[in-house]
Amino acid sequence: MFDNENHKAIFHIQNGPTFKGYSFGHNTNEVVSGEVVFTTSLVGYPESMSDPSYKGQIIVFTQPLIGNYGVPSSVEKDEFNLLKFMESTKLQCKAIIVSDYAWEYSHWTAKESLQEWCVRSNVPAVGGVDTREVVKFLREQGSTLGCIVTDSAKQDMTSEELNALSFYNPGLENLVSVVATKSPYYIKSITESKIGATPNVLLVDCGSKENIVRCLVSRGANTTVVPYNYPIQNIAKFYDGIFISNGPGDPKHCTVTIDNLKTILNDKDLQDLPIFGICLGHQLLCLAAGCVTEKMKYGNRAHNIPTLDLITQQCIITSQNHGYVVSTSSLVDNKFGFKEYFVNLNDNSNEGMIHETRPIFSTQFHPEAKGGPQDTSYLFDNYFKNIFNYTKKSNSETLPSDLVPESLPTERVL
Ligand SMILES: NC(=O)CC[C@H](N)C(=O)O
Repeated sequence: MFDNENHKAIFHIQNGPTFKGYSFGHNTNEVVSGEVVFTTSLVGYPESMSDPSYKGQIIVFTQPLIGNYGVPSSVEKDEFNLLKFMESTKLQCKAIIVSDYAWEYSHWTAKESLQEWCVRSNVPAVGGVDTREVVKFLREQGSTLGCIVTDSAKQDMTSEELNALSFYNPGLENLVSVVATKSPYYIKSITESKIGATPNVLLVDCGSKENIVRCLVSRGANTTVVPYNYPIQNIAKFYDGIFISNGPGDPKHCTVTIDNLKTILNDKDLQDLPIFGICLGHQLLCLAAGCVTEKMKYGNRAHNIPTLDLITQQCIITSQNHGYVVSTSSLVDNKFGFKEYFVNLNDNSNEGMIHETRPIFSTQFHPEAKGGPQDTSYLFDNYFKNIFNYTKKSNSETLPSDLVPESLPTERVL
C-alpha cells in the first residue's frame, strides 16, 4: 500500500547525535518532538504504543525487528465491553524509532500493518536507526528530548539548526488531564465473584490501561471509573476498594489526586478500606503518604526486570514503564505506617510499598502485564482478599446521582 521505504527521515537528540533513517509512518512538514525513552521489551509494541503512560514520548525499541506481527484490531471488544487488544482507544506515544521495520507481517490477530496504524494515527515512525547507539547515549546522558524530521525539504538540516528548534517537553505538562476519562463510567462484571456478594471497586483513572480494568472486572468486581480529579474522599465510603491507575508524566502534577488520597488516609472511618495503586498510582499514594518522588536518569522500561518481594524474599520478573521513582529513603519511618514492599534487583530502586496494618499496597511495576510476564498477577488476588475481608461500616446514605451505575456510560468518556 505504501511506498516510502526511500522516504528519508532524521531523528535528532537535543544536544546529542543525529541519526538518518527512513520514514515508515506519518510524514509531516512539521518537526515532531518529545521525550526520548527506550524500552527493551521484545514484544508488545501495540500494547506499549496504546498505553496512555507513553503520552508525549518518543519510544525507541531496542528489539531490532519491529512490526513483524502487524497490529490487531483497535476497536474489537471483549465480553466486558473492554478493548480486546489495545490498552486505550488511541495510539498514544508521540513517535517511534526502530532499527529494522518489518515491511511484511503475519499474525492471526493482525488487522493492519504497523505502518498503516502509524499513518492513520498521524504518528511518525523512523526505521534504519542504530538503536544500540541511541541507548548508549541515553544511558550516559539520561533521558532527553528529541525530534523527528520527515519533510523531504528539510533533510539537510545541520545539528546546530536542529538544536536551535524548540523541543516539546512532556514533563512540564499535566498529561493525566489529557488522557483520563472526562467523566465517570461503569463496567459491570459478568464473572461470579468468589465470595457471593459482588464487590464494587472505585478506579481512579489517571490514564488507565485497559487491562487494569479487565483485571478487576474479570475477578468479579463491578468497577466505577472516575477521573483523576474526582473528589473520591467524599464517595470512598460507598465502595469496597479503591484502585489508583497508571498514567503519564510527572506525578507531582496530580496535586488534586494526592490531596484527595491524603484525606482518605487520614479519615478515621476509612482505616480498613482496601487500596491498591500501580505505577503512577503507586507514586501518588506515596506522595500522599509524605514520600518524595524524583526523575530517574533514564527510567525502567522492559518486561523482564527482576524484583524482590521483601515479605516472601522471592524474586519476581516484572513488566515496567516509568521515568519517575519514589525515593527509598523517604519511605523509612513513614509517619502513616508504610514500609517498602518490593525492591528492584538491577538498580535497587523502590518497586512498591505496603502498610504495616491497613490493607493498602502499591507497586511501581505493572502486575496487569500487558505486555509482559504474569508472575505478579497474585497481587490482584491479594487485593481481592483484602476486599473480601473488608466489611464496610453500614451507611444509610445513597450514592451521589452522578455515580448511579444504571445512568453511567459503559466506556471511557473522551
Ligand atoms: N506507567 C506509569 O504509570 C508511569 C508513571 C509515571 N508517569 C512515570 O513515568 O514514572
